[in-house]
Amino acid sequence: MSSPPLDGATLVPPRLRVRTVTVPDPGPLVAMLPETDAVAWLRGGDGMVAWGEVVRHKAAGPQDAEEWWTALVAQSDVESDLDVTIPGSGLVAFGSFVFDPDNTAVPSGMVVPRTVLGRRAGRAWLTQIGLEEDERRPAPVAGSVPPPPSGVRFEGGTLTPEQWRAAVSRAVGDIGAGLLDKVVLARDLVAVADADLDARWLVGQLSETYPRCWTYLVDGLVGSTPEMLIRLEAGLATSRVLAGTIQRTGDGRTDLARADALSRSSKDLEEHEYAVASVAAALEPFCSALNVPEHPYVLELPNVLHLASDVTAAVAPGVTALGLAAALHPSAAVCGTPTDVARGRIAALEHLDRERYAGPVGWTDATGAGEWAIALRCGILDETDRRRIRLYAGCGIVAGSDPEAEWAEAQAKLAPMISALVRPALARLAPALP
Ligand SMILES: C=C(O[C@@H]1C=C(C(=O)O)C=C[C@H]1O)C(=O)O
Repeated sequence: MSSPPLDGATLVPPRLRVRTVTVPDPGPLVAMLPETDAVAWLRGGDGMVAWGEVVRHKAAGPQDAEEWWTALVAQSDVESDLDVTIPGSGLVAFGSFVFDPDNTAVPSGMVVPRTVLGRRAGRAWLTQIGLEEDERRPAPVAGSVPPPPSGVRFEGGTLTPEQWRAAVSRAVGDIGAGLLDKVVLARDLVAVADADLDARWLVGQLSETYPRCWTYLVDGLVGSTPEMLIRLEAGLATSRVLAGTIQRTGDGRTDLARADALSRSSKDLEEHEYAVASVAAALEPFCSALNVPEHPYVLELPNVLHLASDVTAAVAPGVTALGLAAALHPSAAVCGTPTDVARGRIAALEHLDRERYAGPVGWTDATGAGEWAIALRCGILDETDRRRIRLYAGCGIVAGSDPEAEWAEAQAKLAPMISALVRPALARLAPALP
């Protein structure tokens, strides 16, 4: 018999028994996910899938989650037959945090799963986590095949297109008036299917189409993000900062010309600079060495091109990925400059509960290593009606922003989720097309 999950907010930390063993390559990780409590963190075929729930913690934010995690780790009993430490093996927790705790109806949360299956650079492991002396558990078998979404239609978002473009114009006006330098405005779109959506289908589609992004599923938050807030491993922290975007056309020569134009666009370079500066300033107090590239490069994704900078830092002993995520969130890539003014303008102009969109999503292990990406290109499944999912996308607004172009940019950022949802319908139609 397995015990019911504990709510870590109300109890002293339980003693966890953790066993990690090497396993033969399990094949596609996503295929191993069961229907319920599925968690995923995937990139280029590697990553972790997890399920079951041993402990849950309702967190105020990453800082509070770090304190809870440190106490839990201190109480755990971990055994591993791996001959090297692989980040993510052993005791691990997955989490997702709201963008703005003062402007949301939902909590942030961390979950310790019962079973984790991971693969990295050709090595696979299985971790089982329990509360008592291990009940013997059978080796995991492939999960059921998730049903594709059917009959998907879209409902308008919180603001009409006209209202959202007007909000962008007001933001440009605020910037012109010297109130702030940059603000990121988001919009939403609700997709409704005929039957309950299975997040595993979306994870499969997203991870296949966006292998360079981090595909995630945590508590019904599902997406594939190109932006890494902070990754910490062996004392080295990396942050992939994105800001400055242009849609792709699908035509190689046109896209090359667009990439060239993006890398010279003063509006996009300005927008990018704010984001990089916010990350560098937040990392500085934690590190002995910081490398901030002088010029961004162009990151090519199937739907968009982004200006990107990979910031790296050697961090002081004792610093954890969760601690760094607490310091870095919200960066100017998803909030603005100055942070507090931008946060206030977002609350006033967006009329949207961002919930966990644009917040940190990821995992931590017992050593404090981990990856916390920014939850972008995502949707949040409706807990009370699983046929519904709310999609989100936003754009950095600076003095030179044009509302029409920003609308089109947000549409391109919604494309990964929209395509994953409607692909089965398109596949059914395709043979009938001329
Ligand atoms: C806010 C989003 O994306 C962010 C905004 C970007 C921009 O304005 O150019 C680019 C990447 C992200 O930092 C989103 O995808 O919803």
